[in-house]
Amino acid sequence: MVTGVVSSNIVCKEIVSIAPGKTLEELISAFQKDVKIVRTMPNTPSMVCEGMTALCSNEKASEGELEFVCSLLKSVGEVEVVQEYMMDAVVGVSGSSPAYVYMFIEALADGAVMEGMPREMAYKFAAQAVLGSAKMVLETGMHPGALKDMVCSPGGTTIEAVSILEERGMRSSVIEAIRGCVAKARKM
Ligand SMILES: NC(=O)C1=CN([C@@H]2O[C@H](COP(=O)(O)OP(=O)(O)OC[C@H]3O[C@@H](n4cnc5c(N)ncnc54)[C@H](O)[C@@H]3O)[C@@H](O)[C@H]2O)C=CC1
Ligand SMILES: O=C(O)[C@@H]1CCC=N1
Repeated sequence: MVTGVVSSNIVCKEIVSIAPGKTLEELISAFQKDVKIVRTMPNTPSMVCEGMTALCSNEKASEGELEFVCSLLKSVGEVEVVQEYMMDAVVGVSGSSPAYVYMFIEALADGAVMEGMPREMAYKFAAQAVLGSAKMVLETGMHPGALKDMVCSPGGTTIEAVSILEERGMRSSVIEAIRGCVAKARKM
């Protein structure tokens, strides 16, 4: 419906889509016009200029036009041009993932609140730990597993927590959640 309304009103330059799961081919046929399409998948951290956006385009869009869209998106975060087949995985790993990360931050804070920390303080400690950990991955280039190992002192507190998270299937829950997310995008 939206594409129909847009299609009948545009003198076409480029169309930038943020729709998950909608392929370039589907978008072209929905517009029923010879359109230049840039398919993107942004995320909400763009609101604080820490976004992660992937994009791909049809061959109608020139390199200069793709570059223009990239430059717009770069004003609110990181941008990668990817092959179209990767766009569904992008929904799982960065488009939707802020929601899972907020759940993790909420859970970290709940744990601290249970141990007596005031809630606002707990959100700050949890969010800064997540921010700092993400920065370590991006800035050191080290494997996340090696960074995890650096925190786990022998016989210490961290390995105790890691062991419980492994027992409760934290990593496999996240992997399965992403697979569900991607499967949903493909059905849209
Ligand atoms: N929220 C997110 O983090 C991301 C969202 N997207 C995509 O962006 C799109 C919007 O998502 P949200 O902002 O989260 O949803 P939303 O529900 O907050 O906003 C959708 C807006 O579209 C309007 N709308 C619905 N049907 C319409 C129609 N027929 N004609 C004109 N306007 C109409 C609604 O009134 C609403 O204002 C979705 O396709 C979503 O998959 C993509 C990447 C990230
Ligand atoms: O939930 C959704 O469908 C959208 C796509 C990526 C993030 N939010």
